[in-house]
Amino acid sequence: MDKHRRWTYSITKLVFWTTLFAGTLLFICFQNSPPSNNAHLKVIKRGSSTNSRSSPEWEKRVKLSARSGHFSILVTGAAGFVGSHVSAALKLRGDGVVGLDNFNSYYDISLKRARQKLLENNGVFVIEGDINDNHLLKKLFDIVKFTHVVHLAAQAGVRYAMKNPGSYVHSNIAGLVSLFEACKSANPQPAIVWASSSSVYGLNTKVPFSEKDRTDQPASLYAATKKAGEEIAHTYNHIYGLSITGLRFFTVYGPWGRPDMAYFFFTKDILKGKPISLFQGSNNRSVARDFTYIDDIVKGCLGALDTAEKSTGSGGKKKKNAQLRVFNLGNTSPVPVTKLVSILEKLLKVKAKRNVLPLPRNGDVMFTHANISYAQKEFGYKATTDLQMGLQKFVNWYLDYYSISEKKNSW
Ligand SMILES: O=C(O)[C@H]1O[C@H](OP(=O)(O)OP(=O)(O)OC[C@H]2O[C@@H](n3ccc(=O)[nH]c3=O)[C@H](O)[C@@H]2O)[C@H](O)[C@@H](O)[C@H]1O
Repeated sequence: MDKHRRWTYSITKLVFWTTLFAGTLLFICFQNSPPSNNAHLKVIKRGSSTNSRSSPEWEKRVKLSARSGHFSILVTGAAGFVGSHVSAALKLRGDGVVGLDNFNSYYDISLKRARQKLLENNGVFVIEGDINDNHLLKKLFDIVKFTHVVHLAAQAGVRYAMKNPGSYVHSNIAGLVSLFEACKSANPQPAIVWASSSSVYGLNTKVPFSEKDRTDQPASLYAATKKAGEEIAHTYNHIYGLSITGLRFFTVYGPWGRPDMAYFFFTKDILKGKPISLFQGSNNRSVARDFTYIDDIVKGCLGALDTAEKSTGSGGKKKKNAQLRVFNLGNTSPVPVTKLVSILEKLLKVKAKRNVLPLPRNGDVMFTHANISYAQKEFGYKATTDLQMGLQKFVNWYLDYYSISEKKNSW
């Protein structure tokens, strides 16, 4: 080989090996990142030294946030409505709490950031991350021996499921499995309390809804994924000895709530003088919900957590049978949506522009009504806030939050 050909050969070899090396690196990176099938939902990533998961400061923050004399709890969906309230209540009573939230764009991210800020002011570190990121979950369980996981991260909303079905599969099924996988491998295994939904009762007509009733006729994909979650919970309990408690929440409302829910956007539209759509069934039948105030839901979550038994497995193997429970958490007093609007009109001192429409076939059910006797028996659960009082508290918060630029740091 002459000098020139030898040189060309060496360059070609160098390019080949560099390309192969870079390709391998890229492949590894993609393998380690969470799946991106969350179509339409943006997950905003922010980088900061305390948020960089490899930094010693990050680990220190996680450990500090989890430190407690009692329980150490991982709360998923901590920047969400129920998650932020539950995290605050646990921290307030002295538990160690680490939050996890992917801050997706399903609704106003600034509201999630505001909840995060409040939690962080109260000593709860909320990590930005996805429940599908199994490397992150493993890392968290390596750093902290969590006694409990309160799993509230989910794709919520009944009607949105027709627009973005993939996001329900991503969060409520794949995400749940990813979380259970991390919990079953953790040492010790934590006890898990997670959010199912009243929507699993679907098209049932017998009221009030009892945990013993059938749940095999969901009316929305959202409901179907929550029902699937309950079956998946059974499997992980059966095979790995995970202690799992599912909570069927009934239309939760209150301060710091979800802007996609009717009571929230009705308030916004009534104040703006915009018409609101009121759904009604055939023969002018009113649609009704067992609206449940957030503080009552928080009490139920804490009651379930305090009565949860330990998981029984270790090293991914079950030692003996573990606890598996499902509870309704509702108000036990359904209210027609028309009545909810009348209460809002009085509180806001503005007449709503009502536009009555037939109940669309998009996943909505006519009514919900919880039988809560099981939760009452097991941990003394009883809702104490009626819709009038709860909406008053919500409206106070709403007016304060959206009209005063200097936001108050209180729950
Ligand atoms: O318990 C649950 O498991 C679920 O509760 C909640 O679902 P829903 O009870 O359907 O609440 P929400 O959308 O506020 O509609 C309330 C009422 O207003 C009616 N409604 C709604 C919209 C509208 O424009 N007009 C109207 O009349 C509508 O027909 C309905 O009767 C959570 O969103 C869901 O994530 C899940 O947690």
